Amino acid sequence: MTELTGKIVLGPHQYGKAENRVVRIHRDTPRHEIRDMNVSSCLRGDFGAAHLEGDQGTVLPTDTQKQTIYAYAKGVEFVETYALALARHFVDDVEPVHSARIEIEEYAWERVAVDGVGHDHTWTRKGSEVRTAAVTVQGSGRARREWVIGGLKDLVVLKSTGSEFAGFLTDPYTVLEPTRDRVMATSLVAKWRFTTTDVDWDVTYAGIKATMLERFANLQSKALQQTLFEMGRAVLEKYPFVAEIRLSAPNKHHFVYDLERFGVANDNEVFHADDRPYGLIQATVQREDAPDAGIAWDAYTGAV
Ligand SMILES: O=c1[nH]c(=O)c2[nH]c(=O)[nH]c2[nH]1
Repeated sequence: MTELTGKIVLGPHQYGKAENRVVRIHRDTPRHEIRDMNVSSCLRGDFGAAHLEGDQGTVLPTDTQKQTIYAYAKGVEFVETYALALARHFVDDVEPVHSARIEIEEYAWERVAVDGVGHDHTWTRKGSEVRTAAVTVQGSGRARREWVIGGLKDLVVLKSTGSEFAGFLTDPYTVLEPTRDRVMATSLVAKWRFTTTDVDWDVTYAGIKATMLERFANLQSKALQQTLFEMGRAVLEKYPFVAEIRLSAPNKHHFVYDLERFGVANDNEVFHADDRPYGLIQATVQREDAPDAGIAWDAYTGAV
């Protein structure tokens, strides 16, 4: 056995206040607007002494970060601009901070319809998906870098035909039968990296989501792998200011249930929806000339 005798040192570290539940109601007119968010702040910089010596001299308390998150909530318009404002504040105004990452999940609400009209100040939680934003700001002056990653998760989609899986590699353990017509379902996670901070955020979010859903629906899919690439490609084709998109999709298997045992025909009509195990397919679709991602993907909570 090799005995390691090298000096023990502090490796990468970061800290912040995770999962601040912030609800911002815009109530300047009788028709209110709501932004329901889960906000995490993460600071990176000169914090070694806190770990090595217990010296808090450079440590901005996570409680202060929480207070700042709420103080800045008055200015919320879009999650991306809120995250940019917070990250810029921590880097610009808090000396030991070299870079800051803000991660936000946003839960969508839909107006309650009363006599066919959306109510002014009552909503129900909408859909399953969560909008995500992750902003990283680093350095100052000419060395300043800013990255914005938009995204969504838990977008549950299913198509009842238009999906195949055949021609795959087989070995002595293969029992799966090829199919030209199956159910395809997933709970999509997508994250896209912007090349600019000058974006029409809400319109772009809705457009990217719609583009991915259109491809999922209309592509005659040979596999989830192909579907992911085609969804990503469609987004990059439509949005020249998106450098890359990362997609992760659990294959929510729907197995045709054997009804022959009961003398009942089953032509892709009755399925067993299996929740685990699931195939997990992941792909990045990127431009060859994409600008360097730097630390854009260095995550904090792992939720965004
Ligand atoms: O779209 C699919 N991709 C796979 O890699 C795979 N593997 C599997 O068993 N079923 C599927 N479906």
